Amino acid sequence: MTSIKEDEKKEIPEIIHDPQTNSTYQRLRFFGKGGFAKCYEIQDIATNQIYAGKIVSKKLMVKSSQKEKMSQEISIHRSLQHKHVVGFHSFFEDSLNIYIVLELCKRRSMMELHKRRKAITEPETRFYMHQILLGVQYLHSRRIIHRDLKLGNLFLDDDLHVKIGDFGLAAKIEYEGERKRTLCGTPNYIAPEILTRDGHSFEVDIWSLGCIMYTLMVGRPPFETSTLRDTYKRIKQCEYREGISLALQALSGPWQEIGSRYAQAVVNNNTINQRYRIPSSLRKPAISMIGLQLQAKPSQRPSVDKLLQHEFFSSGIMPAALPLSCLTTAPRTD
Ligand SMILES: COc1cc(C(=O)NC2CCN(C)CC2)ccc1Nc1cc2c(cn1)c(C)nn2-c1cc(Cl)cc(-c2ccccc2C(N)=O)c1
Repeated sequence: MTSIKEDEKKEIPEIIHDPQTNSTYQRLRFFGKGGFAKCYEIQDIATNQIYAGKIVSKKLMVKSSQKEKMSQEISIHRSLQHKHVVGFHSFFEDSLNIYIVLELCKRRSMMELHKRRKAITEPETRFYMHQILLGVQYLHSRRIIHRDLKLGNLFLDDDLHVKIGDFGLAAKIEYEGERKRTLCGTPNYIAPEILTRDGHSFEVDIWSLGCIMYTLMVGRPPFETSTLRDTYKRIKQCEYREGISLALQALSGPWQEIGSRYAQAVVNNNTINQRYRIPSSLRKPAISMIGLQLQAKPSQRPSVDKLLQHEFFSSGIMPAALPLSCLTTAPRTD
């Protein structure tokens, strides 16, 4: 059970009052923490409505840069409203903390789904990736880059609809062609251009989407190693963990036809790269879409609009809904 020290609990009151809306919340279950924030289940005692409350201790917000980051997160998130973005209810502060009241997603995040299921089926990947892409399409249309898209920030409601959350590393592109040079934080699925400090923009989210799709379909992240240093080295060399990279590189560029036969060979007989296990269930459209997203050169990665038109979405079943049993076991495909 993740518990926090008794004295810390005193700094986060059991009963929290928002003077602006005159709402009073009861603090319930502790969900988890990250950075300076802790997340609790909170309930509005007048309406009984349940929310996810992100609570940041002011004691920890000593540097102006930390306060700046917090207000940037709030300013960006409160400006958003979309079915695949976590709802922003309100925010307020008292002498001890800053409180952000957010939509509760009862089925937690896709990280828990991944931990329980490992590789999910292609139809399920289509179902989730389509929603995530619609959410990112909305963000990019409002010139917002999320910069930390990962399974733990993709929350699930009772219908297994995806809601993009945690705008703690998000940024607004202020003018056409702007390349961000700084990022205070460590994205999980970090793109190579952030590591090499070449300036970055919307393409970093496309890279993260490729890491997400790869992890969902293969059952583990594409660049995972035993140390962060080695993972970063692989990302910079854009060398995948699976032999799939050879297939992907063959698939893009002029050797499309030969590449696709080669890719199929790599996927089907696994003999070319004994060192790597490539699930033969991964078919060409999925390999192609992952490869397009995980290209080292940002300018070669397709936009979200392009990805939504990829043949991956028309090359097999797109479930209209998924049963909650998919959180624990693969759906029947007959
Ligand atoms: C019923 O709904 C939920 C149950 C549980 C649950 O049962 N967890 C159990 C895990 C095992 N332990 C022993 C007991 C608790 C987790 C998340 C839920 N739902 C939920 C969580 C949400 C949101 C919406 N809905 C939103 C929006 N943000 N968070 C959230 C969650 C977490 Cl763990 C951390 C952070 C978080 C904290 C600090 C910095 C950043 C972040 C951040 N990722 O935004 C945020």
